[in-house]
Amino acid sequence: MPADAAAKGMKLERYASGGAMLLLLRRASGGKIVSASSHLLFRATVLATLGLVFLFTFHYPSLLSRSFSLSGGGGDGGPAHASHRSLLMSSSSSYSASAAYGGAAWEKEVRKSAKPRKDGGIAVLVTGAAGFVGTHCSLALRARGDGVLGLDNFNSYYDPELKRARQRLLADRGVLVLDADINDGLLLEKLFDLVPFTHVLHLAAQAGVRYAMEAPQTYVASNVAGLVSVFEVAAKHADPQPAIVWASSSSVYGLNTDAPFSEDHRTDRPASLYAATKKAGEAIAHTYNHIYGLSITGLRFFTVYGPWGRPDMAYFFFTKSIVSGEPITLFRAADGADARRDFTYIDDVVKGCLGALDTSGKSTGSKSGKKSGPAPLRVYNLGNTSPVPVTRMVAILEKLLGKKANKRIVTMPSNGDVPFTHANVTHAAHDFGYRPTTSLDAGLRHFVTWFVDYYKLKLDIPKLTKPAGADKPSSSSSSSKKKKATAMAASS
Ligand SMILES: O=C(O)[C@H]1O[C@H](OP(=O)(O)OP(=O)(O)OC[C@H]2O[C@@H](n3ccc(=O)[nH]c3=O)[C@H](O)[C@@H]2O)[C@H](O)[C@@H](O)[C@H]1O
Repeated sequence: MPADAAAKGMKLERYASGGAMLLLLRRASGGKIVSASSHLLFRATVLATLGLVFLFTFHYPSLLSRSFSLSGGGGDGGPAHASHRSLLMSSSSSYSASAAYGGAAWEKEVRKSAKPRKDGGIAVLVTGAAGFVGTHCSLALRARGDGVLGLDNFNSYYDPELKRARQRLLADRGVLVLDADINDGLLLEKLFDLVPFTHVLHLAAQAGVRYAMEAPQTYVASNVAGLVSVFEVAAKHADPQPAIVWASSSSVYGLNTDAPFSEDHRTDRPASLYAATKKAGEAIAHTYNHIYGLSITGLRFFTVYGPWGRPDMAYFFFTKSIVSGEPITLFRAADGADARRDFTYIDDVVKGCLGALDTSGKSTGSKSGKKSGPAPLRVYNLGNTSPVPVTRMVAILEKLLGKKANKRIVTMPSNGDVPFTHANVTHAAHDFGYRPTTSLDAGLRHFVTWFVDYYKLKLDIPKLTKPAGADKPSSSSSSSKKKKATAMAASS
């Protein structure tokens, strides 16, 4: 038997839930049983054991896999300094992690979650589905009738319990999120064997600009190796190949000073390792598009915030600190100006993600390695187009929380941060009608309302009198033409 056929055979056996059973039976029959009664006892024990294994495998696949996800730690204030080694290990221990999956019941759950509920719906594999943007996008896709299957490794970069709460929210809406790492190529292959995903929304990544100085290898493991793992399976195993939309970052603009940042500006001077891994991702995307005909769209997100957000981001941990009376540190650029960010509300970003999926175009390659022609390769800014000083963001939080922040102002440390970001979204507006509509005031009010509810605080937040989206005229290009109805409010 050729080596690859043998390997395939092994793979299949690993996923066949009955494989372990047969092995045990073979071993059992080889044993030397002396008396009839001990023979009977032995058989009964084997059968009982098999029964338990069978039940456990079919009913608790996620429990089995959990032992491979990162555990503990966290706190919810920011990076839990998760061992980067454990993240890297999850890539090398893919055999074990994949082996935890399988069985008819598990496969049925996977197919059910990924099945579109409407004619013409798409089937999307969402990586990082228990993350902030992943959760909102999965909810929005499901709400409009698309099929969604989620993956997340539930690492402890920030409070894993928040990720579990998001997973429960998704489960309530019929979206299954598997405990799995994107570096587990065998599991990805298995999923593509089960479901002909039309799209991959690849959001799993190691986020955070400043944390890259503390745990550089986690960025390489998730943002480079993990990205390659997803592209490999999509290019060489999936049949048909899906279209891929993935999360790049505004940080690729690095030391660029031309503003607003346009996709045509240079991105060869990243200021942090985080930015460098995202820039590397864009180069890798070019390669997979060029060689294998994968349709790939990179989205450069600009400081996305909102309900169910990331506790490692400033708006989130500033809110916690203001509530608890802890001091906050504000960075000021070397020239004395306040740091400014193009804070972008989650519902606007979700609309951009869905718009990108809907206009992604088809991949042109096949498993055989041949492509029938060029496939789309795109990159878009998804920002708000109006940078706001971080001091203003804090003032809004103070007003909403009815409490003054204990501020300490320092010169921005040399840790990968950049003094300002500002998106030009003309291309996204033109190609899929992207039009951010949520002001920072309104978006932070949504966030604080959620925060108070989630952490069960006794604070009275002023209610919104008008729906989000009606409070800020879009400042995006007037040349934007709305295409199909991609607008979808994420439930939060
Ligand atoms: O758009 C992106 O590509 C990135 O956006 C986000 O990075 P940033 O824009 O840096 O957000 P965030 O940390 O919330 O700091 C916000 C502001 O607060 C200032 N800041 C921060 C911390 C602090 O203690 N003090 C302070 O003034 C700080 O100087 C900054 O001006 C994502 O985290 C990142 O994953 C990536 O997606």
